[in-house]
Amino acid sequence: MTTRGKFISFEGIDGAGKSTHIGFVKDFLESRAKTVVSSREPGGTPLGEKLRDLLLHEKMHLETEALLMFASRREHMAQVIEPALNAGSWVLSDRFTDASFAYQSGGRGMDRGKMEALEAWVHPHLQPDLTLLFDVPLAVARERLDATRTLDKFEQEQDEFFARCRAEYLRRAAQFPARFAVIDSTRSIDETQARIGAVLETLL
Ligand SMILES: Nc1ncnc2c1ncn2[C@@H]1O[C@H](COP(=O)(O)OP(=O)(O)OP(=O)(O)O)[C@@H](O)[C@H]1O
Ligand SMILES: Cc1cn([C@H]2C[C@H](O)[C@@H](COP(=O)(O)O)O2)c(=O)[nH]c1=O
Repeated sequence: MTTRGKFISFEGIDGAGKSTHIGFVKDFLESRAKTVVSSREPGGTPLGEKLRDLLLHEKMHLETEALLMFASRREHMAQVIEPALNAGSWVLSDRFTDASFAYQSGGRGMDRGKMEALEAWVHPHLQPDLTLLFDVPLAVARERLDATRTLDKFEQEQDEFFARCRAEYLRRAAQFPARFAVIDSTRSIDETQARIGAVLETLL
């Protein structure tokens, strides 16, 4: 019988540095003979990538935004996450439902009870085995973003928005301490990856 794989999500405010470390985690796990599937939300499937384009560039009601995030997630679970886990692969997802809590509930102010209802409806049984939360002060994230690229709809939000997102991420981490590892992402890339490696060892 195939042993089910493990599911790791990567979270943090825009510019925190999470995408930088996904390749490191993939290499780390492959060096331990794991099969790894890397994906992202919103997106990760052909339909999800179309939704991502809308979500990152069109203004919409905050509940429409939350529902489309979960629509993308439902498709991602059906097409990518569940089949990969069942086949014994490890799944690395650049964001999952904690991002909806952080951005739509924390950042935009959507009722948290409605968000919890969506989570319970769309994935009553699935949660990441590990969530790596890359935590940085807003100024550091902003500086990293400004140095790199054209900003999308979320990245153009004000500092107060990201302060609320960050606070909601930290609240979720405190609520689910067994699942979350909060990584100080102000450290150098090498130092950060040493810390990630130590966390991954506990999951192997
Ligand atoms: N620890 C670090 N020290 C210095 N620079 C870093 C560090 N981590 C990431 N960076 C740089 O910060 C920039 C943003 O990183 P990255 O794209 O990984 O952030 P992100 O959290 O995935 O952002 P987004 O969510 O918007 O995609 C990149 O140029 C990356 O090289
Ligand atoms: C899953 C998810 C994502 N978001 C936001 C967060 C980011 O600003 C973008 C995705 O961009 P990234 O560069 O790939 O991180 O989408 C959100 O608001 N709600 C969610 O559930």
